[in-house]
Amino acid sequence: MTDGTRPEFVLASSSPRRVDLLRQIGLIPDRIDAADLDESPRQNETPRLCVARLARMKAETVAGRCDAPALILAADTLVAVGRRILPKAEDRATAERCLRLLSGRRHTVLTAVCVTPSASWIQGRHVERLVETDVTFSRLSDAQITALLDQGDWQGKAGGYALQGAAASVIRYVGGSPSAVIGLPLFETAQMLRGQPCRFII
Ligand SMILES: Cc1cn([C@H]2C[C@H](O)[C@@H](COP(=O)(O)OP(=O)(O)OP(=O)(O)O)O2)c(=O)[nH]c1=O
Repeated sequence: MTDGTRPEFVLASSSPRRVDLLRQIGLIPDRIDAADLDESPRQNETPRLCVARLARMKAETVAGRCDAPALILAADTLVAVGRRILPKAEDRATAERCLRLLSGRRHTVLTAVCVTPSASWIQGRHVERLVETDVTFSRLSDAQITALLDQGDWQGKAGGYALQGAAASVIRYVGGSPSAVIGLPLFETAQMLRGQPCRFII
């Protein structure tokens, strides 16, 4: 326990956005331990099943290596057009393919959150939530696509864009949770933490 009463709060993520988002609601993890898994979708896996599985696997992987009483928080964000899951853009060509597909279209951003206790904190509750947000891009010209790619903030982002970055100038509509698009739905995450038997958040 960190202060004699509360278990450690561990963020199972390598994403600096998730740290910033938690800080926004006054939560600073006691420890960060990224799960670092293969995040490829399974054959015929739907976006909902995939994103929920990945968030759960990240949380459970980190919980499995926690000896102390702890609560582990993990999330996964996917961009989907219908049943098609777009990749996380690690190179410019992938980001460009994503942007051409998203141009002028509505798509869904799915973020799954999983909170799970370590084995030595038996009172803790395992909770999962899935948050879906609709996002619509305006129709992108070749020059706009080049400008977005030159900006570089697509790197490591699901679907090859960052709502919190350059893409904000071409996103006409966000229906749902903007924080979920950036990696962690803050309202739902706070609710999940309030449901624990000890206080992590007001
Ligand atoms: C669509 C979109 C995604 N993203 C980010 C959120 C996630 O960090 C990332 C999707 O990849 P994730 O696999 O969800 O997260 P990650 O690899 O960054 O970190 P970890 O798995 O260690 O927790 O895309 C944005 O920051 N802005 C956006 O507009």
